[in-house]
Amino acid sequence: MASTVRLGVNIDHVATIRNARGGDHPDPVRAAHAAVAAGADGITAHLREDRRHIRDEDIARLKAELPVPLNLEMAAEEDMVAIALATLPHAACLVPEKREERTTEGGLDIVAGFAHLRPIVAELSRAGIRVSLFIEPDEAIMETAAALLAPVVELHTGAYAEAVAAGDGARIAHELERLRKAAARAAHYNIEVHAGHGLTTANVGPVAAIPQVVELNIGHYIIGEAVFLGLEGAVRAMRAAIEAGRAGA
Ligand SMILES: CC(=O)[C@@H](O)[C@H](O)COP(=O)(O)O
Ligand SMILES: NCC(=O)COP(=O)(O)O
Repeated sequence: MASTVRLGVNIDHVATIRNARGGDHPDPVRAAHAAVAAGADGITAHLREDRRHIRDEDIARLKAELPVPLNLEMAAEEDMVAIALATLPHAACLVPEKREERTTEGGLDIVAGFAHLRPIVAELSRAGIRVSLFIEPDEAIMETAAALLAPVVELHTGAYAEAVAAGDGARIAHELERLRKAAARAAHYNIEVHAGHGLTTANVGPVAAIPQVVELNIGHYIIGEAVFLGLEGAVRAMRAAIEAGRAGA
């Protein structure tokens, strides 16, 4: 039987809806509890520097209340590192951030950013936080990830998701091959492999089938589907799609 893949549910966009009106409804922490009740293995939240969705108090409450691991996505900047060290989430995923972007457009440039990232990875790791690098699925940079002593990489699946949305078979095949090769190279360096961004029940199968991938972090689609299925139904539907993909269905 194929091993299972953990599902981390990203609840950022519950906060996006809350923030559209101010106030405290819908509460992303309540959403996190509902996701866990439906089978989420972990909760992911991205504390953006502009606080456009998740806010500091959400992170504090998630850490205090969650019965599952919290994966804090954050820019590799001093003030974010201070928050991570004060919060001590299970994991911290270092992501690139551009203030003007609509969403995280690409992976962290760990080659150009090596000297900046090295002490941050070390400091978070010393505090017992499992550090993950959100990077492009590029096998050539896994040696750098290993040199940074990062225990985990999360492969950015955005280009793959866009290829699927465009219905471009050649691009889909190319992006899947990049993901497969990057995952295999990461495993060669004993780096745990996660993946995420832009995943849906329709496109998650081939990513879940990559044997080295042990965790998927999925948010926007699940929160959107919750409008139609309820959050618990949306999480269950995603779990079923992941399991079918892993089983080779
Ligand atoms: C890093 C990443 O992929 C997630 O943070 C996700 O994209 C949700 O946050 P945004 O939609 O704000 O990028
Ligand atoms: N790291 C990816 C993530 O947390 C969720 O991305 P998305 O599903 O909201 O695109």
